[in-house]
Amino acid sequence: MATSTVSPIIMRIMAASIKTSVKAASIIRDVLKTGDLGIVDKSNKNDTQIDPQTLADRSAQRCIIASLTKKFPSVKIIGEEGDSDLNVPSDWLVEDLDEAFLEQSCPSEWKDVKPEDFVIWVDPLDGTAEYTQGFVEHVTVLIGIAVKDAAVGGVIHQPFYKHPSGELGRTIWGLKGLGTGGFVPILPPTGQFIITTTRSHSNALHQQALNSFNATQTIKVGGAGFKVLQLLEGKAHAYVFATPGCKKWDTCAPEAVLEAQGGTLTDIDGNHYAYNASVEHINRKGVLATVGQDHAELVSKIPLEVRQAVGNK
Ligand SMILES: Nc1ncnc2c1ncn2[C@@H]1O[C@H](COP(=O)(O)O)[C@@H](OP(=O)(O)O)[C@H]1O
Ligand SMILES: [Mg+2]
Ligand SMILES: [Mg+2]
Ligand SMILES: [Mg+2]
Repeated sequence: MATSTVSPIIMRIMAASIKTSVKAASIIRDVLKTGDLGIVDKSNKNDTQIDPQTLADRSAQRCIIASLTKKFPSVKIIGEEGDSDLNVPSDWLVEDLDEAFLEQSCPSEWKDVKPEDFVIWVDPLDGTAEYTQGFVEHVTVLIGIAVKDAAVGGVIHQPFYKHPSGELGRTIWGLKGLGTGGFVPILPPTGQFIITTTRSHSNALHQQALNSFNATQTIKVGGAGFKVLQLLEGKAHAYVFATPGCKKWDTCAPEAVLEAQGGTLTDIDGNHYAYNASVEHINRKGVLATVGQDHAELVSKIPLEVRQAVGNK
């Protein structure tokens, strides 16, 4: 179709990411079906918990990076699982662009972005611990698009989301200046304050930060993508993660989608992370994400000594 060749590159990267996330999700489901997850522990000696990587993480990353590299050879792509073998089976190479996405007009601020100003942050499988433990609904595929320092676009795909028809998989996208798609946004209920947070990476300092909010309910789920979806669908008011550990590929797509929908995702001091290619991968000062709230007021609820201690070990 003519639109594919004339659309600005950011629209084509989004349209390719939407299609590629669907293929990555089918690879993730197929690996689970075999029952042989091929788990490797990526943790360092000083880590207190294992940091699992499975065949599904590795294969989904190969599919995503091989497909996007072929289409956008001069765009920098950084994936959680490091250097990948891009010599992939031909059916893992996704050539299609999402034509429905391309029919929308590109926000003027992104029309002339040069290929070298993009970084694509890929988390091929967010919520790996939950994937290995059978909490598969927490799993997402995250493809985040940064322009210079800012997270501006993203795709969050849920491989195990079950439609009423029984079909599996749902793709949610967001682009700042354009909006979001693939889900129905709902604001969280008034008169309550519900926090969504980690179920596998807590510690004493993080717990102290959680306590400072006096939440009416705290939901513990896996993955940065799934927690942000809970904000977008009105199930929580804030995502609190007051510890280092999650990385730029965890937050780039969720931040872009959430902010395209009017929410905010920052570190626990209220500062946005930078997503250019030279930044350190770790989000040292944790994550605070909110929707429909006074974000700065929520930052100020976390005691200063807790905020100063996070990431300063
Ligand atoms: N201490 C830590 N060490 C390694 N990864 C961490 C971590 N804390 C958080 N993460 C990563 O951040 C993401 C969200 O974590 P959580 O579910 O605990 O909120 C997960 O991404 P992956 O599953 O893609 O590795 C998880 O591995
Ligand atoms: Mg991981
Ligand atoms: Mg992740
Ligand atoms: Mg991951």
